[in-house]
Amino acid sequence: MPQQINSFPQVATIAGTDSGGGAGIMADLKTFQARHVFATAVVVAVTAQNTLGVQASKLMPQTLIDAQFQSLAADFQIRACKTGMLGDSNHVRAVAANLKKYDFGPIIVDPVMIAKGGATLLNAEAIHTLKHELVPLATLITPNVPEAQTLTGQKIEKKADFITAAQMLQNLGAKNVLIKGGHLDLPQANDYVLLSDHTGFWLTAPKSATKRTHGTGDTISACITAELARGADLATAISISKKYVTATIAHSIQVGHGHGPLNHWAAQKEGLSFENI
Ligand SMILES: Nc1ncnc2c1ncn2[C@@H]1O[C@H](COP(=O)(O)OP(=O)(O)OP(=O)(O)O)[C@@H](O)[C@H]1O
Ligand SMILES: Cc1ncc(CO)c(N)n1
Repeated sequence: MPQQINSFPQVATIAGTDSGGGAGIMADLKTFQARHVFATAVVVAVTAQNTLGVQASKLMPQTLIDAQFQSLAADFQIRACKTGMLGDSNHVRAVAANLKKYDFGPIIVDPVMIAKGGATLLNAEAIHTLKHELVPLATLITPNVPEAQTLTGQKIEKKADFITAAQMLQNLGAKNVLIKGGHLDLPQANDYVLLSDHTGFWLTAPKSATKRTHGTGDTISACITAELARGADLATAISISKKYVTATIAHSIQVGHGHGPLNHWAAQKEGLSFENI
């Protein structure tokens, strides 16, 4: 197939849907759209969900997951991809096998385990599979504090703990690491990045006093995926994405009765729009 047919940046999210539109595949697609990349999706799970919680969920048959990967590989040139909710061990394994089979560019693994409302999105035995079969494929892994603690066994309270946990995640095979600190009760939203060359840096933003933070993790990892597909280097992609997610939280929209969704249009307010496209 001639290269120019597939020249526009194309990305894929491999994750679960959120009927409430705030997290999972829905947050990813809104982020991809806002960052001007062409969005595709492999639906691993469907959730009945809103800002109050997850009411029901079902994992897709594995044959359908394989078929979705095959459909994408047959027609698109995916330049970067991300994973989100994967549900159980068999589904983690199926996704890892497909990511080995097809070249979808850099792989961002968001090791989604628990929704903000407390629902389990990855069962306990799947954590072992994720650690040993998916993490080694990750160009970048983006756990929040509880996920990083579960994967490493390292308690994360102070800055030095982030650095230790990030090194442990690299020892598990992830090339680069972003540990998101949104869950810590601090005046700043501090995240730590450890790159493959062993240099590290902090991302810092003021913490918004809001419970409208449904889908923050999905949004930052989707934005990184988009920026990589657009040609940014990883450190730049991560820094842009931190600014983007901070803006989506700060410029909140009044939707739902619980942990409200983000404002995925917010980049326009922060001068991060794309007039030239
Ligand atoms: N109230 C807030 N104000 C500003 N930034 C925040 C806030 N909450 C989270 N963040 C930032 O949002 C990004 C996502 O972090 P968080 O720790 O919330 O991820 P997560 O738990 O995976 O999110 P989710 O499970 O809702 O998708 C990080 O950059 C974090 O610092
Ligand atoms: C489907 C789905 N994926 C990820 C999350 C975490 O934000 C969620 N709440 N729901």
